[in-house]
Amino acid sequence: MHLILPAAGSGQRFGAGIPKQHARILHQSLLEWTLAAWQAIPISGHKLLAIAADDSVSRELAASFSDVEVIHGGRERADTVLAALMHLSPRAEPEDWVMVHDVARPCVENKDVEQLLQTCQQTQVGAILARPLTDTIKKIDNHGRVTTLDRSALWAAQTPQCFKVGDLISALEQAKERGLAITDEASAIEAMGWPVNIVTGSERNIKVTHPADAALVEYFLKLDLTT
Ligand SMILES: Nc1ccn([C@@H]2O[C@H](COP(=O)(O)OP(=O)(O)OP(=O)(O)O)[C@@H](O)[C@H]2O)c(=O)n1
Ligand SMILES: C[C@](O)(CO)[C@H](O)COP(=O)(O)O
Repeated sequence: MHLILPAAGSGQRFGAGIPKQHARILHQSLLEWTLAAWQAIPISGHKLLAIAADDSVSRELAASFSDVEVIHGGRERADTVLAALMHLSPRAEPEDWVMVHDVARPCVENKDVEQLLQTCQQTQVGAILARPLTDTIKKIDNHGRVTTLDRSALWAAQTPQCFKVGDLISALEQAKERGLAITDEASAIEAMGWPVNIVTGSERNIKVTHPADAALVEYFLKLDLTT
């Protein structure tokens, strides 16, 4: 199993004036937390960190993780993941599993990664971590009319997302050709008409998107340090 860590975003919604992967959480950056979390998770294949071309801070930081290969990401997240896959493919088999995990999710847990990989290997179908929605979900139509959706079938996608290298390359290339808006790997796979399995992820595996998320992540990470 290979690992791709996309870290080439600019963190517009976080709005700190610096790429959010450099945001400080307790004593280290968000990127350091996520790299450290994956040091504790066994990966049999290659580990790729995709950073922005001008991000010398991430490049220097990754140098202390000897098993992590640094490459350049793209404009959108999907471009970043495809660039990483292109870098990986000469050294991987199309049937190999690859996990893609947002650097913005530092609280990833080994037990969830194991469960995800096991599901993929047993079913030979790609899978993602996700959480069932807990709020009542409203939809606003073009006329401003509000209706309530049946949330029992709705899930919030997390990462890691795990697919076969060959399938993910084909799906992301097709999505690009068709101009589809792809915000996660599973949506590219779904657009091909291929199945995706869902494994329930931890409520701690949140993505740092807005400043309040960083406070919550800090709380979870502190809990881990004290237990
Ligand atoms: N061109 C991009 C865009 C995003 N990402 C990465 O994808 C993950 C999830 O994306 P998101 O939270 O949307 O990050 P940003 O794009 O940085 O945030 P924003 O959309 O608020 O600008 C992050 O680890 C981010 O660095 C990436 O590698 N390449
Ligand atoms: C991949 C992802 O983290 C799943 O929730 C997400 O899609 C990243 O992009 P977004 O723009 O924050 O939805």
